[in-house]
Amino acid sequence: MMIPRRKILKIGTGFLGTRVDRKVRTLMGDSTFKDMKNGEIESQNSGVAGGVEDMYGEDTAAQDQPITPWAISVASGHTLLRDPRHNKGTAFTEKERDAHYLRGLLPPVILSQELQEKKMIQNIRNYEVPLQKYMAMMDLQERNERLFYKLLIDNVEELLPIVYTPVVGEACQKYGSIFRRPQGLYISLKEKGRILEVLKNWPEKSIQVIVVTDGERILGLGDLGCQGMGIPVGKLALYTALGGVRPSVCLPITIDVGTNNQKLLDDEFYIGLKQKRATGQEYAELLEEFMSAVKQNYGEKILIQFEDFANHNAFELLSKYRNSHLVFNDDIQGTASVVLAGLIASLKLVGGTLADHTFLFLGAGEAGTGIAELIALEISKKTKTPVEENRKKIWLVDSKGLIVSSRKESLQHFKQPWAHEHEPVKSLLDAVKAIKPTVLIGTSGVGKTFTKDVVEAMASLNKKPLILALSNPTSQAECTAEEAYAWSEGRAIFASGSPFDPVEYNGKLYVPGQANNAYIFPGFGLGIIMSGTIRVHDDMLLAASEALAAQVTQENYDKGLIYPPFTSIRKISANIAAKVAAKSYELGLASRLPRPKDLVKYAESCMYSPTYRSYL
Ligand SMILES: O=C([O-])CC(=O)C(=O)O
Ligand SMILES: [Mg+2]
Repeated sequence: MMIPRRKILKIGTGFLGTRVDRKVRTLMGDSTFKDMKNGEIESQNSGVAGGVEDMYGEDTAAQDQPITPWAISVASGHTLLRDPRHNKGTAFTEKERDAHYLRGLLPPVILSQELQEKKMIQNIRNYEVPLQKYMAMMDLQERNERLFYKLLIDNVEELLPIVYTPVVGEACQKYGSIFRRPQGLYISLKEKGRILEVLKNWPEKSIQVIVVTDGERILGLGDLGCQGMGIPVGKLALYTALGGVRPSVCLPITIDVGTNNQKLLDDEFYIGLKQKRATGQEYAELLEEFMSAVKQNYGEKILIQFEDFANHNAFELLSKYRNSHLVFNDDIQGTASVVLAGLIASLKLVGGTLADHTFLFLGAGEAGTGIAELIALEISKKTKTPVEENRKKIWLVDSKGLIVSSRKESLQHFKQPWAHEHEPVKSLLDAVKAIKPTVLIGTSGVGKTFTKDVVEAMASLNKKPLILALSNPTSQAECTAEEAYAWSEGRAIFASGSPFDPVEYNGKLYVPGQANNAYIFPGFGLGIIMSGTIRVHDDMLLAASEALAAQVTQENYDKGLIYPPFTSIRKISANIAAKVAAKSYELGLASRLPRPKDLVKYAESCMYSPTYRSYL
């Protein structure tokens, strides 16, 4: 049966806790939904990655399957105003108010989306406490999703630090107190054996990206257990705002296996399981069930982004699932790709090739070893030399000092490739003096570790020392922008994981860059999704790095920047997506055929736009 295009509007059945036949639903007002019993007849739009959005002529390009005309339903009146995906608040027009039973439920005024946006940004600016801004943004996301994304996209440099690092870190620390509504799925040890069932409770059926954490290493803040949920929620908001992936296909998940954070275990408002972390077989079994349930429920092409797992699990999960699932570890691979992009771009400022540089890392975990490996790989590709050779230009310092061959026996496996011949060196300062790096990269998760002595030593060795303080949030940065510029007499090229304001030093303005994986994963994910890629390959990370580096303009270089500003992030993401997809086609890993000719245009055509649609 064909439903006239007028007067249709989809809402997810799960929000109402009811599952009814699509045909029936389409013909009813929403009040009827509530009377129907759970699970009466179930035939949802499984596998269709589009739903009704396509009916409005949007976002169709990335879809694989035809839309059944009756896979839609009617929401109206009060329920429509409570449905964030479709609510427009005071922007509903007179005709829409009549057509959807909204008369009297809204004040008489009709505001444009632009005016609503102006009001919201003023409201946000009126809050002085960053966490209050965060909560206002989360409330908006829960109330009016399109307005949330419009606001975020149009004010990205101002609002990114709120919905993302650094404020999201504080939000996770206080999640128990600020928790209002679940924004993603919680899968705990209590759900063991029932994970597939849990996935089916999520209202959207056509998921394309999952960001999942187990909360053990949230940013540089450590084990925040179940409260890590803020991270998948924030990352997926960026998938949409920065990468144009539709919100309806994004699913944040937190796996709760307990926490070793005693403060949380003692906190009466803690939202997670009150037990120590499960490890070993118990942990592996839960993750295994999760990975297979996800594939069973969403199919082969569901992208799973691991986020903020502790080192041991991060490496293990990636190597265990990289050949059987479409997985990506943002902290290992996304961070590596963004840093490599900055290094490639920096060559314009410092000259030479990557192979001419010597790299020293403080921190030999996911980010440190991930970046190191990608640098070695890039040099190998460029110079056609073995990766093992190029690793020798890269040195890592961990909590016990420089990683050297005499320590090999006692090193975790991911550190072993970096154990080069050298006598033991205990401190970072001594390592700088001994190794004489041109590039110093902080991935330690420990703040204030690039001391004055260390930065001065870098500045005495190099005309333009490259200093990257990558640990998040701001409190964990290895040094501040101001310190890097002041201690190097304004010669450092500096970027950090969390944002720093521009700094005036000796009458000159210095603008620090933000080397954060947010530049990469949204566009990377879009490229994967739009090409129907089935596995992530390291060459795609290299392609993403080169695409990002190519977006740095002369104007940016003139300011000493090695990253383009976030204001042009949607264009940047489309370019990254195109290069990642192109590589995937080249490698035979893309299943969406035929290959679109112009991949940048295609990426742009796939991107979600938060402008309101007409419901008439
Ligand atoms: O979330 C961020 O800002 C970057 C990141 O992945 C991390 O620090 O773990
Ligand atoms: Mg992370």
